[in-house]
Amino acid sequence: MKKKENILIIGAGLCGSLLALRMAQRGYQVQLIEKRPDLRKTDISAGRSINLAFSNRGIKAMKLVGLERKALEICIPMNGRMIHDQEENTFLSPYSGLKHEYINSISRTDLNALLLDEAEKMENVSIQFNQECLAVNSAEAKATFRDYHSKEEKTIEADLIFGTDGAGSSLRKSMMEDHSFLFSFSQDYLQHGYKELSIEPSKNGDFQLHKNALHIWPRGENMLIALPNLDGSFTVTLFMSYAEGDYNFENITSEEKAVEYFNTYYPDALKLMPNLGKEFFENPTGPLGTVKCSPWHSHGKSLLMGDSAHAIVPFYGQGMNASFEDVVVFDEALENHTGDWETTFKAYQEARKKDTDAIADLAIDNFYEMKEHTAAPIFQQKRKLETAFEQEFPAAYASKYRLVTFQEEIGYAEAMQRGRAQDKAMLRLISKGKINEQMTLEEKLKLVKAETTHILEEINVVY
Ligand SMILES: Cc1cc2nc3c(=O)[nH]c(=O)nc-3n(C[C@H](O)[C@H](O)[C@H](O)COP(=O)(O)OP(=O)(O)OC[C@H]3O[C@@H](n4cnc5c(N)ncnc54)[C@H](O)[C@@H]3O)c2cc1C
Ligand SMILES: NC(=O)C1=CN([C@@H]2O[C@H](COP(=O)(O)OP(=O)(O)OC[C@H]3O[C@@H](n4cnc5c(N)ncnc54)[C@H](OP(=O)(O)O)[C@@H]3O)[C@@H](O)[C@H]2O)C=CC1
Ligand SMILES: Nc1ccccc1C(=O)C[C@H](N)C(=O)O
Repeated sequence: MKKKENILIIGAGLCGSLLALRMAQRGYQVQLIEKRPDLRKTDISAGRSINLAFSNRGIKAMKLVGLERKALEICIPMNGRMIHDQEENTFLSPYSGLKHEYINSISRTDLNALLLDEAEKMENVSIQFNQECLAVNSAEAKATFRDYHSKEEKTIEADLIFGTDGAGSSLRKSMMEDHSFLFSFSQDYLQHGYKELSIEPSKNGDFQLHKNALHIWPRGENMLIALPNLDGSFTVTLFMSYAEGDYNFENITSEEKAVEYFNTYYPDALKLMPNLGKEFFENPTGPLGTVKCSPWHSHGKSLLMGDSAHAIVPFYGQGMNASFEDVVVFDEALENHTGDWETTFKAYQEARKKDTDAIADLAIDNFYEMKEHTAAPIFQQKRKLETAFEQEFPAAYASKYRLVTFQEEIGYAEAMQRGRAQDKAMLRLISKGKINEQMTLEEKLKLVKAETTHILEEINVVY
C-alpha cells in the first residue's frame, strides 16, 4: 500500500488541532506547529474570546473524531437570550421552541486542550509550540518558522501544508504574494471593536445571573453580552464603536468615564462588576472583521481552513462551529480522494465556499438583530410566534436561528435564503396587521408559509 502523505498543519488553534486529530485518524503523518506556547501549560488568552457558543455543527465535528461526549461534559447549556432592558427588567427569549435545542457555553482553552490531548495520544502526530510561521512556499511545500525564544529560523518540508493559523494567516499572506495564480481577497472591518470583562461568582461561588442563558443588553448602537463559565463566573463582552456616539472606545479615557458609561446604559451589570474601571483599561480592545478569499488552495499542495480562509464577525456564535464544520466537509471530500490533491481541494472549496460566504453575511445580520432588534416590540412578537410554531409544528417550521444553529444537515447558504425570506414574510404580515389574535396558530402558519413561498418565488427559489 502507498505510504500516506506527510502533512504540515500551521496553527494549533481550534480548527488546526481538530484537523490534526482527524488526519491522524485517517493514517496521515501529521506535524502540527503553533506560534504560541502550549495553552495547557501557559495562560496567554489575551486577544481571544475566553468562552464560545458551541452548537450542532461544532458538535457534529467533535462526534466525527469521537469527542462529542467529552466536549459536552464541559458545556453549560444556554436555552435562550436573556434580554436586559435599560430599566433593569429581564425576559428570556428561547433559541428554539423545542427544549432539546439550545446552544452551549464552552471554554476555548478547555476545548482546545481536549483536542490537543487527543491528538498527542496518536503516534503519528507531533506537536511543536512557540514556532511562528513566517512564510510558505506552496509550490515546493515548504514553510519557514521562527522560534519565539531563540529567534532561530528553520524550514520544514512536507507533502501537503494546511493553514489553520487564524484571521491573520501566514499561509494566506504567502498565497497573496504568489503571483503565479490569481488570488482574490477582501477584508472588511466593522467600526465596532470588542473588549472582554468579567462578572465573578458570588462569595458562595454561585452564578450572579441566570446560569443557562446568553445575556444581552441591547442598546441600539452598542451592546453588552455575557456567557457563563463552569466556575460560576461570566465572561462579559462589550461591543462598542471605536469613534462614534457619545461614548466610544476612543473617548472613554478614564476609569470614572467607563463607570459612568456602564451606570448610564448597563446599571444592573455594573452592580456585579466592581472591577470594571480597572478591567476596562487592563484588557485589550479587539477588532472585528470579515475576511473572504479565493482560491483556498494553491499548487495542489496547500489549503486554508477555518478563520484563515473565512474569518467572520462573532455575532452568530458560529466562527468556530463553521471552522469545525470545515473539517467535516473536508473529510467527506477525502472519501472521493483518488490521489490527486488539486481535485480534492477544488471539490472541497466547491462544496464549502457558498456556505462560509453565507455565514459571514448572516453574522453581520445578527449584529443588528442583537444590538437593536431584540429590544423592538415587533421583533419580540415575531420571535414569540416563531417559537410557538416550532413548539406546535416542529417539522413544518424552523426559524432562521434554528436553521442556522440546530439544523446542521442544511448548509448555511440554504439556511440564509429560507431564513431571510421567512423573516421578511413574518415582519410584513405583522406590520400590515394580517396576523391577528382571532386566527388559530395553524392559520397563522399557513399565512406565513404562503408569504414566504411568494417571497422566494420573487427571487426564483423553489423548495
Ligand atoms: C470575540 C469573539 C467571540 C467569538 N465567539 C464565538 C462563539 O461564541 N462561537 C463560535 O463558534 N465562534 C466564535 N468566535 C470565532 C472563533 O473564535 C473562531 O472562528 C475560531 O477560533 C477559528 O478557529 P481557527 O482555528 O481557524 O483560528 P484560531 O482559533 O484563531 O487559531 C489559529 C491558531 O493559529 C496560531 N497562529 C497564528 N498565526 C500563526 C503563525 N504565523 N504560525 C503558527 N501559528 C500561528 C494562533 O496562535 C492560533 O493558535 C469568536 C471570535 C471572537 C473574536
Ligand atoms: N480580521 C480580524 O478580524 C482579525 C485579525 N487578527 C489578526 O491576526 C493576527 C494575530 O493576532 P493575535 O492572535 O491577537 O496576536 P498574537 O497571537 O500574535 O499575539 C498575542 C500576544 O501573545 C504573545 N505571544 C505570541 N506568541 C507567543 C509565544 N510563543 N510565547 C509568548 N508570548 C507569545 C504576543 O507577544 P509578542 O508581542 O511578543 O509577539 C502578544 O502579546 C494579527 O495580525 C491580527 O491583526 C486578529 C483578530 C481578528
Ligand atoms: N457567542 C457570541 C459572541 C459574540 C456575539 C454573539 C454571540 C452569540 O452566540 C449570539 C447568539 N448566537 C445569539 O444570537 O443570541
